[in-house]
Amino acid sequence: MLVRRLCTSLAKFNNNPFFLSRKFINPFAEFPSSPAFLTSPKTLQFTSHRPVLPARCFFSANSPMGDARRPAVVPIPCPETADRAELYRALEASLGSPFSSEPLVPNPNPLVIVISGPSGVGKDAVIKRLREVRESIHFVVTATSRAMRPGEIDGKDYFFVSKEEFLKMIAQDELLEYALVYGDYKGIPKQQIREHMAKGSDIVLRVDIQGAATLRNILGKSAVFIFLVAESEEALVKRLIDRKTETKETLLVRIATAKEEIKHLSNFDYVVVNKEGELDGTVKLVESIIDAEKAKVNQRNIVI
Ligand SMILES: Nc1ncnc2c1ncn2[C@@H]1O[C@H](COP(=O)(O)OP(=O)(O)OP(=O)(O)O)[C@@H](O)[C@H]1O
Repeated sequence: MLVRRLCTSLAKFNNNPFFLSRKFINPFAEFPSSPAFLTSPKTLQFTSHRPVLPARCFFSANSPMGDARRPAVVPIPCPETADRAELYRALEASLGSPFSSEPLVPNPNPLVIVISGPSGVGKDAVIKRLREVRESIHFVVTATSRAMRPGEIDGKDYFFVSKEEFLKMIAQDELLEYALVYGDYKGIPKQQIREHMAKGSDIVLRVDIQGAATLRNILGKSAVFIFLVAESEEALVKRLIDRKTETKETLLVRIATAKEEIKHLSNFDYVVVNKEGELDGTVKLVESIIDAEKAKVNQRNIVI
């Protein structure tokens, strides 16, 4: 009686399309459906009406290919007990082609990241730290006609050039963008960007708000625009005072300008608050933005 019920049960199982996956030959086909086999307590256990067989090798015989290219039937060892390399090879053989080690998606495009914000907000400080923690970034050294501040290094902080030299660069179309800021010229050399993008580096540009607006017109959505702000006007003014680089006149101009600049926020993709004493947190947030941009399905594509 028990044997008859089991035979019926197995017969149903064999014919049930739900169990006959396209991928595998029914493993039960390997077992003789003789009463001796079915009644052997070592080979068969019961779980309600579904027989559970001891772990066995499955045989894969299907392939999405036509019959002519169909791979031979390959035994696939049980994943729980199999040697990893053996299982890997069996899966490869059963699917008929080696698994590729090529990346599944192409490398992300190099980014151009424009960092801007009011004077004294911390653009230089953020970029300096960012360069320390992220190797794949090239900070474009801006050319400027302003005088060098104490501690600044030519070619590292800026390319310090005379007004005449700067005007020559403009005439030769060597600058992506330039502006006259507080009486001094500042501009971005194109060649530097091209060279480092060709090496796969991300490019960071540091510009004032006016420069960011110009760059948005030139680059559109192909670059990432980040607006850096202080947590308050008060914090910004204190930062500028503490920097001790400004005269009374330039302090007044910079602070008055900063009040207006916040109105340009909508021109940017991201806003990052650079809170007093939290430079590292600011840099982490900028890094997160870069990482998120790198993970975008539709990458920004820039041509300089
Ligand atoms: N999170 C912060 N907390 C405290 N001080 C900061 C922070 N970020 C920057 N600073 C300091 O504030 C001052 C202004 O920063 P920084 O020179 O980087 O500003 P900036 O935006 O580059 O200014 P500018 O456009 O005038 O060159 C510097 O002395 C800098 O060390």
